Amino acid sequence: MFLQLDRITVAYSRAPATRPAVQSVSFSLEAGGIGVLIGPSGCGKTSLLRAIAGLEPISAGVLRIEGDVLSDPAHGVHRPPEHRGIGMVFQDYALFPHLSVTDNIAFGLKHLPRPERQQRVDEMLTLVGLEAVAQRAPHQLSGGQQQRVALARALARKPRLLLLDEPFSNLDIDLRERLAQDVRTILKQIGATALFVTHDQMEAFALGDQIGVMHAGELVQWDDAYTLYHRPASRFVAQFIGHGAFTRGQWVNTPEGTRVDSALGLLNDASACLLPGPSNECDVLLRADDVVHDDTSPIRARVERKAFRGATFLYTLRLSSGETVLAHVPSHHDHEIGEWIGVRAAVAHVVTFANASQD
Ligand SMILES: Nc1ncnc2c1ncn2[C@@H]1O[C@H](COP(=O)(O)OP(=O)(O)OP(=O)(O)O)[C@@H](O)[C@H]1O
Repeated sequence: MFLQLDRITVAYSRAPATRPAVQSVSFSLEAGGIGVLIGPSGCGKTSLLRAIAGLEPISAGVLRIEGDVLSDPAHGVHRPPEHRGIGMVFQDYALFPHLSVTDNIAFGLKHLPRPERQQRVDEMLTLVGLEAVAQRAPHQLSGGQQQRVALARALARKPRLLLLDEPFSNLDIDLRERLAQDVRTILKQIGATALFVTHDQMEAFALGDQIGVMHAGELVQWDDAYTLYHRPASRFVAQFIGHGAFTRGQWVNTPEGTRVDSALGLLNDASACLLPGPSNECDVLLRADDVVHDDTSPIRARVERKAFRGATFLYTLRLSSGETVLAHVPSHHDHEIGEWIGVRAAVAHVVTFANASQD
């Protein structure tokens, strides 16, 4: 593996009562891979990124790039940031305001002979599509263009690894997802290995080959987007990724195999689920796309709330069991609040957790 974190801990305070900002985090990223760390505010994402860059010391664990040990406090190893071959892009772009786009990109290339420097800058301008604004100053650019300059400046030095801390958070929400996809294309084009920090799920899905969910300093799951969404490792991940609702369920054995009985009927394809605890009780994750409006269904639900989302409404529905689920319904099905409508489950992968009362 190209980047390897082995039980990395970052502790700002030596006081034993204080929880470390990052606790024993391990994951790896292959060369050319794009990783994304996501999690709620204060979960330790930035601390971990800064520790990889060498800007924060680690208190335990080993950090390697291409087998090269960069941090290993047990053996007194802490390579300074400037000798790690790591580039960083920050949320505020940190461009030099008095320098043109070209000179910003060329800034870290002073060691190169002039023709080579110019060639590298031209390559970077083409890569990020900014040839037309090469002579402008940063304040004459849009936020998205400024972020591309910051990316070009970091990539111009050909870092072994690129770290990006919330690089799109100053941009409009519409622009963010598009720029995230563009940046992914650029990084893939040159085979760069990169690790992003974000708190935006759509951005993480648009960017990452691998996504790590952090919670209270720990990495609770490191997987591709599909697995995170469909096979969340914990209740926390299930709620953080995709806003799931839970309903009570019960494992039952039927002649066709194991099923989960829920307020929406018997759910199939439970084979890959976590095994139930001592009782057969469980909580079933139901996402808005797992619940389908169907007038012919005998299962009824009352419309509690609805939010217009363009092509669909997001309905909040109360089942006769009293439980609440969400459903995306095509927006031509415009039902009134309080109306009872037919629903059925269309769950591709059943996900269950131990019953909340057993936790
Ligand atoms: N320099 C510091 N000194 C002491 N404590 C710090 C320092 N930087 C961060 N912390 C603490 O470490 C914990 C993790 O912070 P960190 O900034 O890494 O989280 P984050 O997930 O990046 O949050 P956000 O999304 O809000 O930026 C928090 O409890 C924070 O208060």
